[in-house]
Amino acid sequence: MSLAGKKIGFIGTGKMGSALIKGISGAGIVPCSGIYASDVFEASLRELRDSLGVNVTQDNREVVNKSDIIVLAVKPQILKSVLSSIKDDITGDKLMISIAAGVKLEAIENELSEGTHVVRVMPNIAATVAEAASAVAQGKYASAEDAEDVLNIFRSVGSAISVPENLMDAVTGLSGSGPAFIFPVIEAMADGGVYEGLDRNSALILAAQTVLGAAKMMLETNTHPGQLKDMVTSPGGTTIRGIYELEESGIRAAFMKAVIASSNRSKELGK
Ligand SMILES: NC(=O)C1=CN([C@@H]2O[C@H](COP(=O)(O)OP(=O)(O)OC[C@H]3O[C@@H](n4cnc5c(N)ncnc54)[C@H](O)[C@@H]3O)[C@@H](O)[C@H]2O)C=CC1
Ligand SMILES: O=C(O)[C@@H]1CCC=N1
Repeated sequence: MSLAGKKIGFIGTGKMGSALIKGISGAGIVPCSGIYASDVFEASLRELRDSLGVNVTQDNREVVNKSDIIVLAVKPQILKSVLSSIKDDITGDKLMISIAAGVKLEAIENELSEGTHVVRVMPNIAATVAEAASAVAQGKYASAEDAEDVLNIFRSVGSAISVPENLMDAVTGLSGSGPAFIFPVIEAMADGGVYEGLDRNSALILAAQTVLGAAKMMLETNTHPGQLKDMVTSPGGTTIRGIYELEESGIRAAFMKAVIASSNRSKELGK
């Protein structure tokens, strides 16, 4: 694989940077000794160094200098200032990967020297457990090998597809933000179980495993979700009563509106 021997750096080790480092080191596509990470916040660096043995520093430029592939995992609002501070260290064929919501490839390329290889990715927090859903869009100077490397990195922590950049806001609203739409579903289903007498821990385990099982069935059987729903729904049975309540509460419109609102916020961040 073309990633062999390559060093991967992370600028920003907050929630997403740390999730990716944990996922990637767990997948073993690069050894922890080949992972470099920087942040202004020392505690997250210390945690990564002590738990995984990755190389850590508070100097972003050191990460750029030591790495072949650099993942930018800082907030969209500060990406520009971080880019201008590392610009001169991005030499040769170093590959920059941005996971910042909304920020366009062109905006990143314009901050860096002409010809810099940039790829934009929208992963999600489930990278921590190697179940992320990621989408990848290639910048104008990035090569086919770069795109392949990026897909391999993100496939090591879940599934990854290529999309044209104009669909990145849609991806951000759906799978980037999506885990946060599902956690309240799990919590609320467990609340229903608690209401009916289950203890909290059992209710949460049953709810989470139910979501996991439904998602796995969908992916592994490649069957339309409506058909899978019908398999659970006996005529005059228990499930259809629950479905009726969800439909009456407007569940479908609620989820569609959540994805659309998050996508719109991603578009705003890109302006
Ligand atoms: N949290 C999520 O589920 C997802 C986040 N993203 C994107 O990932 C990026 C990071 O988001 P989070 O991890 O959620 O945010 P976060 O706030 O948890 O992490 C950002 C990290 O950047 C560090 N930082 C701030 N200024 C810095 C600087 N000058 N140099 C180096 N590090 C600096 C902060 O100390 C913090 O640890 C954002 O651009 C976001 O849009 C993308 C997909 C999912
Ligand atoms: O909420 C956010 O802005 C980030 C981007 C996708 C998920 N979290």
